[in-house]
Amino acid sequence: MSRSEELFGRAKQHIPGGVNSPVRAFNGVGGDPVFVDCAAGPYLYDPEGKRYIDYVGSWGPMILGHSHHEVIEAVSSVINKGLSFGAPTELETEMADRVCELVPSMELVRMVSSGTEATMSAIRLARGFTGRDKIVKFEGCYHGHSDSLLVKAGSGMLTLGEPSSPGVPASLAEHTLTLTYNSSDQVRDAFKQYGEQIAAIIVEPVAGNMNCIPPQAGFLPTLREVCDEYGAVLIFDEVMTGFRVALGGAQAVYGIKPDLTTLGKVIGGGMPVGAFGGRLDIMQQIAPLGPVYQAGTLSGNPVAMTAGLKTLELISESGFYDRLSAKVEALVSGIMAEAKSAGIPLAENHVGGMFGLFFTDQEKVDDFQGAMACDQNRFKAFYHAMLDRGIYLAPSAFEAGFVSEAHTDEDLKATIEAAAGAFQSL
Ligand SMILES: Cc1ncc(COP(=O)(O)O)c(CN[C@@H](CN)CCC(=O)O)c1O
Repeated sequence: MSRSEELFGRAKQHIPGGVNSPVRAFNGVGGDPVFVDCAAGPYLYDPEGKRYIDYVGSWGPMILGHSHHEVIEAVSSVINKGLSFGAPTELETEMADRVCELVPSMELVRMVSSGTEATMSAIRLARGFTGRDKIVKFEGCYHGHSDSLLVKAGSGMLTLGEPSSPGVPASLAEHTLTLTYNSSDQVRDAFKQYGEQIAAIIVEPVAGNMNCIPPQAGFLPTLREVCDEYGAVLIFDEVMTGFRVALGGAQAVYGIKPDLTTLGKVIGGGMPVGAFGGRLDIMQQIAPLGPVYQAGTLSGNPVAMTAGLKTLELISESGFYDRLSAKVEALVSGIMAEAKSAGIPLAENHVGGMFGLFFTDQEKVDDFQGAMACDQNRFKAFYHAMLDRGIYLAPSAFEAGFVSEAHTDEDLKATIEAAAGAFQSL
């Protein structure tokens, strides 16, 4: 029995499923999860010291690579000043100033401690600002686990939502409309039917929770148009894409200005940080300025702000995203070439520092249905063949992959070679 297997057995005694977040349990790929002892640069090390090249990066935050020395030094320099005060600090002002500078659509920003808190707060704010109850989301997009967002499409087209988890009241779920990502027609139809009742659209401007699926031309502009026409709030959930696909996020890549933006992951540099912000008139409704309540004991935590601020400083250096995108392009094109020579049907999508591989003979995958039609068994076999070769991918066919600044050309080459071997084993 490996040390990870032993640790997993122990973990299951007092932690549900042995993990503190479900995807980590490896149910999507089978087998036991790799426990991590430590990480540095692009590498994870398991308790027995086996090294893996990491393409999960803690699900996005570790864009600089693990244990970046300048981030560690910055955190070390403040940690002796105290861990948490529950009182305002200058660090929070510095973070707010920096975020509003990097994401100009955010005129005011509130710190929270997770992406879930960010999206939950943004939805409440949009409802409070408009006085409306309905929201629109898209199948395959994930916005954290708050009740209004754990809702799947109703049985018929444009019917109101049904809970996607026990514990979510049907009376709440029915206010959520779940549409097809990249279907501008469906969005227009929904607004024709419910427009005056819709408080907000929330969307991943590049979907990263049904693998990696970019917006098709016209989709994001349609969301902007209908929100303007019907007075709904357009929320870009950039928890994953923020500072991942570009310094200004997906809104900078696609040139669409949302009314609210949610952030997480990279903004904390590995520490628990989320944020929501946007238009002044909307954000002024947030307590204590306005009547929409929102709060958090550890919001703006000084140690987390320090890790986030140093991360934002380093990713702002010139050429950072050119280098990151070039690494992704080299990785994906190399893997695609090996799949082709092995006769394995494979498709890919990539935007900035994130990518997705699809075991399918479809030319391109651009919606949830396409992602669901992929060969999950082949993905699982590929996953374990890569893991055996020391490559750590996201343990689910429906997650995006992430490259960091720390991944070297040698790491990418080794990954491509591992993929060549894995394809032969399929
Ligand atoms: C677009 C988007 N919005 C919100 C969230 C929720 O963020 P958290 O509450 O997990 O910090 C996420 C969280 N992403 C998942 C991975 N796809 C986190 C991994 C996990 O659940 O353990 C997200 O991708």
